[in-house]
Amino acid sequence: MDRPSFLIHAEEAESAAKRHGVSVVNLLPLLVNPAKPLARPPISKFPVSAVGLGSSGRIFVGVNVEFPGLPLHHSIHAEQFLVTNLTLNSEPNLRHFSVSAAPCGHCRQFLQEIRDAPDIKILITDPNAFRDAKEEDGYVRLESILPHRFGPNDLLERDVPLLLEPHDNRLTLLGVTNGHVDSDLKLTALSAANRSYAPYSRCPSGVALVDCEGRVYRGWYMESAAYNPSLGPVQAALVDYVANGGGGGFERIVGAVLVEKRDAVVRQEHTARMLLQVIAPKCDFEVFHC
Ligand SMILES: O=c1ccn([C@H]2C[C@H](O)[C@@H](CO)O2)c(=O)[nH]1
Ligand SMILES: [Zn+2]
Repeated sequence: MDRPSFLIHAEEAESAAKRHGVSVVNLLPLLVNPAKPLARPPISKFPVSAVGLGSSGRIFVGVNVEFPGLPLHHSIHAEQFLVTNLTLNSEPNLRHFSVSAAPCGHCRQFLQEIRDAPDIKILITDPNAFRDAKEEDGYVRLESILPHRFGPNDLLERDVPLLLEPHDNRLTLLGVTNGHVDSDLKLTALSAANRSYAPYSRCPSGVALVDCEGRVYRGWYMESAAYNPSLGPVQAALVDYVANGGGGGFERIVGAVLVEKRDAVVRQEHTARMLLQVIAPKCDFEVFHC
């Protein structure tokens, strides 16, 4: 099996499954090892890959990303990368994924933000994982590895859109636009902020990045009911960069814009500036409020 791309279209997924004589669900574990080289784990040297099937029939890849020079909690786990990849591509749901190692507690918690999370089915390719809990097809339900969940239902009304569900935060920029060259980047960051999932703090935010070739990437803040597993907007935009940036290093990022609410109780500005300063020292960073 060749190294997959971060997004495989439905027809391509169907034909690859046919070629291997398996269903698309059973193709996912076959892609896990070939996807591992896409990981960026310079600290642990422990690549993790997660391959998920969206309800549209598309396949998405997630890998772990580590940042030398920063505290470990800024790392992106493969499962979080996968969920970010789904949301960046407007994929409405995730029902199956396969992953190279057992998902940590933090990832099991983060996955709770997806509608009907307890029914998500997971296949761990590591032969030592969950030998007892496996169902016939090799998959286990998320509920079986995270019983008695704490999740969105504990804090939100039932009609609030969850992480992968469409919503618009209806934010507009404060102050006048000055027609500056970076206004495209600013508008990209604003539209990212409008897709941010921040139902707990109500402090959405979005980031747009530009690389030295002028290519633009974007991502938005995603919260967890348990707060700490939340993923910041810079990390989310870095997922877009890793997935679509052609494999270059983070030092190729030369510009970044953050859009967030003024006087927000949860602010990204200081963390975002610090993170970018370490991974992309030449990056010009601007903040705009909405
Ligand atoms: O659920 C998990 C557990 C660990 N890792 C990554 C994080 C870090 O980069 C490396 C070692 O913990 O493995 C994941 O991607 N997912
Ligand atoms: Zn994890």
